[in-house]
Amino acid sequence: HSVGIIGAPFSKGQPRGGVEKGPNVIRSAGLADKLKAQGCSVKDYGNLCFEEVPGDEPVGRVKRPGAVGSANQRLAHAVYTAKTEGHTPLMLGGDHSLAIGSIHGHAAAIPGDLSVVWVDAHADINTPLTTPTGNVHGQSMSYLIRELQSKIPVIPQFSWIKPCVSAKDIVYIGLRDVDPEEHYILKYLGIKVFSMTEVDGLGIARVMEETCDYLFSHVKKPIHLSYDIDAIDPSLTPATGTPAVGGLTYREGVYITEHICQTGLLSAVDLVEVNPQQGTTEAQVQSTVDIAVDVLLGCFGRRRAG
Ligand SMILES: N[C@](CCCC[B-](O)(O)O)(CCN1CCC(O)CC1)C(=O)O
Ligand SMILES: [Mn+2]
Ligand SMILES: [Mn+2]
Repeated sequence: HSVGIIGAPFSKGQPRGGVEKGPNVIRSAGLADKLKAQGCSVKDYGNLCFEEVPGDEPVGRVKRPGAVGSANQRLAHAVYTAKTEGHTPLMLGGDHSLAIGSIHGHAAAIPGDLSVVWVDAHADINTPLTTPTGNVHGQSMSYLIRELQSKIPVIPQFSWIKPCVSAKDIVYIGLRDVDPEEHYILKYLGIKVFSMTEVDGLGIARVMEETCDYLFSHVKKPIHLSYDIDAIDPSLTPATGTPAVGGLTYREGVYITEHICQTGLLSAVDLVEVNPQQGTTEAQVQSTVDIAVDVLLGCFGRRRAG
């Protein structure tokens, strides 16, 4: 595995400060050294510098459209570059609005379509018209899905975004805090969802087997894994902005990435929503960061069997 680390210290997709510190706290837990120790080559592209956007008034309900639009345009280019230089892009967030740029840049760098595995307590599929908060980190997927574009009003700062994912190529794992409008959208688009109910009912091994059968039932496509740390139970990863009880265990969280790694189709990874300022103790921050690192090591070949 050749990994291209891209730090995206960005927080304007949501209101809580601190998530912009995610890239550096994950790095300081030894991510690069641990990847090298398991046989990966690593190129760290450093942290992107995101410009301040003065004014930046909401467009309708959508908050900070200027900051979110320009950060993601810059990120898209960085992910495109890392991918075309032969690395598997590993984007460290920052909030989940960054999936817009990460998926966009990834899609632009590969021929044909990609599939998306979205591991999260939340669906992040509100449109600008359904969002209850206006925070773009809860809307990211709505700007990317081809079949949803007739429902997306014009946001000038997002005009560069070309929808690049088909609803049939998406699988959600870990959902347990889905807004009513998001639930309607998921049903309307027929998107495959393994909520925590399915994780409990089927067990994670069966969930991953069915995820792969579903995604590969037609053409095998490269996988974009967008992993929100709040998919894991907040008792284990409390340092995050929108915790929701009843999440994945450490073992389930790592099983997901071990399984995806062994498909050989993992093509880009996001690890987002680690917010060191949301932990009440240093131990809480450390637990969150250490689990984030182990999840990522699973993506790139670490096996618990040694
Ligand atoms: N669906 C939420 C949360 C998005 C979380 C983004 B993340 O990247 O962390 O997945 C709203 C959540 N909901 C709002 C009303 C409250 O009573 C309950 C939480 C939204 O703001 O759209
Ligand atoms: Mn998310
Ligand atoms: Mn989430």
